[in-house]
Formats: sequence, C-alpha cells, structure tokens
Amino acid sequence: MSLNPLLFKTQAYIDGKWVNADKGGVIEVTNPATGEVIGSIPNMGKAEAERAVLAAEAALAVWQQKSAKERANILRKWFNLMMQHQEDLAYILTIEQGKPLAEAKGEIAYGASYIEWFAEEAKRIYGDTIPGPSADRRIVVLKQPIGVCAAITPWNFPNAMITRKAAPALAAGCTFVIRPASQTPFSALAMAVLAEEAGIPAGVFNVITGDAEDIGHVLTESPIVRKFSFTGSTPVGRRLMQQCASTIKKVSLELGGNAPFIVFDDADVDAAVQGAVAAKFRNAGQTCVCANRIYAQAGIYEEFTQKLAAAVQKLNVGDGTKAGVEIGPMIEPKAIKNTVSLLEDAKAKGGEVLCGGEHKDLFFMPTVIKNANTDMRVFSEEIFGPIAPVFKFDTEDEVIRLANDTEYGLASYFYSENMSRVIRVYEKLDYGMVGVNTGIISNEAAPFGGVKQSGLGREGSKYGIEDYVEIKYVAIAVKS
Ligand SMILES: NC(=O)C1=CN([C@@H]2O[C@H](COP(=O)(O)OP(=O)(O)OC[C@H]3O[C@@H](n4cnc5c(N)ncnc54)[C@H](OP(=O)(O)O)[C@@H]3O)[C@@H](O)[C@H]2O)C=CC1
Ligand SMILES: O=C(O)[C@H](O)CS(=O)(=O)O
Repeated sequence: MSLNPLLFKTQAYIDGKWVNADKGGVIEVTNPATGEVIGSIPNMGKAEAERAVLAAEAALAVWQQKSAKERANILRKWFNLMMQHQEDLAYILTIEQGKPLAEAKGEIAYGASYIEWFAEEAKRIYGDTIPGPSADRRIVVLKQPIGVCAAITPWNFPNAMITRKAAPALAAGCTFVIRPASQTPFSALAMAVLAEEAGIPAGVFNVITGDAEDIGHVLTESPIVRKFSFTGSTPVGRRLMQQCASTIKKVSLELGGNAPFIVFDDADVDAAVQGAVAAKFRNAGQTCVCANRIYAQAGIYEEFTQKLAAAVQKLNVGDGTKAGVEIGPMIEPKAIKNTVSLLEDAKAKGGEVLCGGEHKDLFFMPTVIKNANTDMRVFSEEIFGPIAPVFKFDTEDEVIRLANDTEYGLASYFYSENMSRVIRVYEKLDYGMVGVNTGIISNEAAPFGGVKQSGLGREGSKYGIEDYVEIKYVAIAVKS
C-alpha cells in the first residue's frame, strides 16, 4: 500500500482553506514502527486558533439554514466517502499511530459509524409541549444547537475520537473546531478532505494543528466557543475543565480508566481468556477501556493464567502495515519508559512474568504477570500498555470492593455463567460501562462514558446528541 495523495494533507483546514502556520513553523510526524518522518503539519498557535473559531461562528448561519434532513444527507455522504476510502484512511492511520492495518480498518468503520448514526439522529431532535399550570398559559420546549463547538483529541484513536464528537455536533446544527494530537494529525486532515467533498460548507468543520497549550487556551477560554469536548488523560482533562470555567462552557470529558476484568469460578474460562486478550491488547493496550487489572477467582486462577499466557505468547508483534501483525508499536519512547517502569515495579513486589517483558525500539512484547498484588503500581495506575497483571481473589464481595477501589470509573468487565451473579455484579460495579462475558463494548449505539474521574457526559447512542443542544423554554400567555 501507499499514501493516497488526495487524502494525505500537510496543511491545516480552516474556513474551507488549506493553510500553513502564520510564522511558517512545522511539526514533524514520525511512523512509530520505523522512526521515519511521514510528513509535517503547521505549528499554529493563538492567532490561527482564533481565526478558526471566528470561521466556525460565521458558518453557523449557513449550516443552520439547512433543514435537519439536508444536514443528515450531507453527513450520510461523509459516511459513504469514509467507507469508500476505508483502506486509504486505514493506511494513513497505521503509519501515524502504529496499530495494525486490520485494527485501523476497524477504527475507520467504527469512526464512520458515528457519522452514520448521527446522520439519522439529526432528524429526530424533538422538543416538547407541556400542559400549562393555568388555562392562559402554554409551555413549549425547544432543543436548539448550542453553537460553536471545539475539541481536543488523543493519538490512540485518531479517527473515531473525532467523529464521536464532530458527528453529533454537526447533526445538531453546530459548527466544529478540532485540534488533533500532534503525533496523529493526518487522519483528521484526511477527514476534512472528505468533509469538503461531502458538501460540508466552509467553516463548519475546521482542523487546526500545532501548539497544544496555546490552541487549548483559545478553545477553552473563547466566549464564542459554547461547548468544549476532550478525550485524553484525566490530569489534562482536569486542567482543560478548569480553563473552561472562565466562560462557564458546556464540557464533556472522556478521560482515563483503570478497568477491572473479573473471571469467576463459574465462568467459561476459554471465553474469558479470549475476552481478556481482546480487552487488554487491543491497540497494544493503549486504550482507555483496556483491561487494567485482571482478577481470577482462586478456583480457576492457575488454569486461567496458564491459558492466558499461552494465548498471549502467540500474538504477532511488528510493523502494523505487515500482514498478520496483531500488536503494533507503542506511540513514543515515553510510553515504553512508563511501561518498563510499571513492569519493574511489579517484579520487585513479587510479580512473576509468565511471558513477554522485553522490548525493542517501540515494540513491547505482550506481557502477563502472575501473583499481582495491591502494592503494585499496576493496581492503581492506568497502564496504557501491553501488560496484563493477574490478581487472585476468593469471594464476590472481595473482588467488587477491589474493583471499585479506584478514582476511575470508565469500563469494567466480568465473566460468569450464573445469571443471579451477573445481575448482582453489574449492579454493584461503580463504572459507566460494564461488559458481561465480553471484552469489547464500544459501538455507536451505546452511551460511551465514565463516572468518577473518568469523565463527564456520554458519546454515541441517543444520549450523545444532548451535549450539543440547549433546551429553550417558551412561556406563552393566551387570551381566552
Ligand atoms: N476516556 C477516553 O475515551 C480516552 C482516554 N484517554 C486517556 O489519555 C491518556 C493517553 O492519551 P494521551 O494522548 O497521552 O493523553 P493526553 O491527555 O496527554 O493528550 C490528549 C490530548 O490533549 C493534548 N494536550 C495535552 N496537554 C494539553 C494542554 N495543556 N492543553 C491543551 N491540550 C493538551 C495533547 O496534545 P499533544 O499530545 O499533541 O501535545 C493531545 O492532543 C490515557 O490516560 C488514556 O486513558 C485516551 C483516549 C481515550
Ligand atoms: O480512546 C479510547 O480508548 C477509546 O475511547 C476506546 S474505544 O471507544 O475505541 O473503545
């Protein structure tokens, strides 16, 4: 495969124009599998970000003058174009982010599914009429687009994290400014090429690249921006939320996780092993919903850990553009350093490495640690890498307490064939999402999001549009 020059853009996209940074600065982007420079993007800052916000404000009228059905049809065209270009978009994603091509193709389809879903939701943003408290009063409730929306997204899902925000925003009649992660900007720019081709008017969808802090201050502190959405780490999300407070902006946050993955004695152990591999090693463990702490009940602990290690050892690690590769590189040296540090800490505190543990360049071998315990950093920190610590537990009450003992509350998973236990456990897990007998829970029809310090709001599903509309109450006096 090779880069499609029509989709591979090295300029930002503001107000329907492809532009460089005012001062001409650029940021180089490298392929994490090879270290080669793929290309560069404009290193923009405050002035360009302000222009992007003004362009989005100016485009509100033209976008809102279209009917919901017209907006829906344009979004549908955007979805169709993404799927027509799935292979080319996946290749761009793999060389900038590292995930294997099969996973990248999956992300393109997953990201596009949010556009498909909200193209349909665009036509179903309903208001209410409410019986008035007296004969001379009428109550009308409208749901109207909130206005200019802005977002900052991470490197681990360079397509889907953007469409999960842009699709409901545009469906609701809002306009949008996105600042993608510096490591993975090309997927966002390719999205803009197809947005333009789909008929999304200039200024409605803008992609700005460059200095995170300078651009971030504009997107969080400009009074023109009415809604800010962030996906990334909890510390950065907390800081951006504080910045949004200056203008009382509507904020949605998809932040870090520390997902428990619980296997009870009455589980289908082979299914649980497959689920654990999927939940732990997707994107080389670099997702916020990855299984972070694996708990196996005493009765099946030996069987489960041995079968898990046997399955993990078979995973094919390498350059994601090569056929058959299942685990790509980590995103950058900092990620490798953090993963090594977590592993060394676990080993020093009694962990036994059943497989993996080594790394070369940005490739970290998928690792299973037996005899994990709560003194280890992997118990309380988000690993965000291909390490699977397996903890032993005895009782249901004990594992629920351990699972909930974290400031995070994004995803959780457990395996049991006992229906009463299934209901008891999913009711007691303090998380925004629970996977029962499955390790993969993300799709466009479901409300994705967390509780506690994993975030605010939900993305996808019928709930996802609510963050992009404002409710207006109209009180009407009626003469008899
Ligand atoms: N809940 C969820 O859905 C997700 C959560 N995450 C979490 O994010 C972490 C890993 O992703 P990672 O990208 O390292 O997270 P970061 O929070 O470091 O970065 C996320 C984005 O924020 C930008 N950013 C960083 N600092 C600032 C700032 N001060 N002002 C404005 N923008 C800023 C980054 O820019 P740049 O890197 O270009 O400097 C990047 O685009 C993990 O904790 C993971 O769990 C990640 C993805 C999804
Ligand atoms: O960034 C992430 O980790 C994603 O939100 C996970 S998922 O939605 O692709 O499962």
